Amino acid sequence: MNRGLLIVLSGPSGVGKGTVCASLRHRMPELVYSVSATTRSPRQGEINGINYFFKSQEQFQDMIANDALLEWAEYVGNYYGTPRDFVDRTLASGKDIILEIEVQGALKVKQKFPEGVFVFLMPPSLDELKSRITGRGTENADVIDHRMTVAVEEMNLLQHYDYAVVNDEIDAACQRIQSIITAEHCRADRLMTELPQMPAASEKA
Ligand SMILES: Nc1ncnc2c1ncn2[C@@H]1O[C@H](COP(=O)(O)OP(=O)(O)OP(=O)(O)O)[C@@H](O)[C@H]1O
Ligand SMILES: Nc1nc2c(ncn2[C@@H]2O[C@H](COP(=O)(O)O)[C@@H](O)[C@H]2O)c(=O)[nH]1
Repeated sequence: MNRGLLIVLSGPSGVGKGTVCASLRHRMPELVYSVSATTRSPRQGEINGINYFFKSQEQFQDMIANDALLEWAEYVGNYYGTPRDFVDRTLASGKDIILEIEVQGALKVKQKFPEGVFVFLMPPSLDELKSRITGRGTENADVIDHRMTVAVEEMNLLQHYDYAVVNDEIDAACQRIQSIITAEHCRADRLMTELPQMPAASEKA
């Protein structure tokens, strides 16, 4: 059985990763979502185990010490990390998994899974980004300013990604990411069928 694809969706806070990911999962119900661990407090309506695994500082440090995280990062005063086992088991079962994570973490995943598909979601403009994160109404002004500063630094790391997708319209952005996933599957399938037909080194001469 082929392993599943590991898809990493990154981009600045407020660009719409969560919104696009939710819509993508409706379109592609077979796509598995990696629920992250975080020390951030839950926002109104967020459910433990669905949106995040909400952890104390001590619990999070234990996860790090036990090597239970594929990657982790400190982001604007809180810790975030991807539980390793779930990703490994999902990929081994042949299913695709999507990680919705910030840039430092994405680059760590890339070191471990260079064959992953790395997608950077871009805002149409910085003004629009600020208006989205402000309009969401979940962060205070100081945190928004901090996230905007980090956003500019994150966008400078775009060159490490395989694809950049502008989130102008939710449906259009989803369609682009779906096309990327389909194309990556075709590429992986082609590699699998071509590899056994390659002559062994001893047969070449
Ligand atoms: N294409 C879009 N056009 C207009 N508004 C959008 C679009 N995509 C998302 N939004 C809105 O922008 C806000 C931020 O979206 P969302 O929470 O999905 O961002 P995020 O990248 O997941 O943020 P964070 O990284 O902070 O979790 C939400 O209010 C959402 O409804
Ligand atoms: N490196 C990781 N980043 C993660 C993970 N889960 C979420 N995130 C990113 O953190 C910021 C802030 O999220 P918020 O929910 O507080 O707005 C955002 O960019 C998320 O994508 C993770 O496991 N690792």
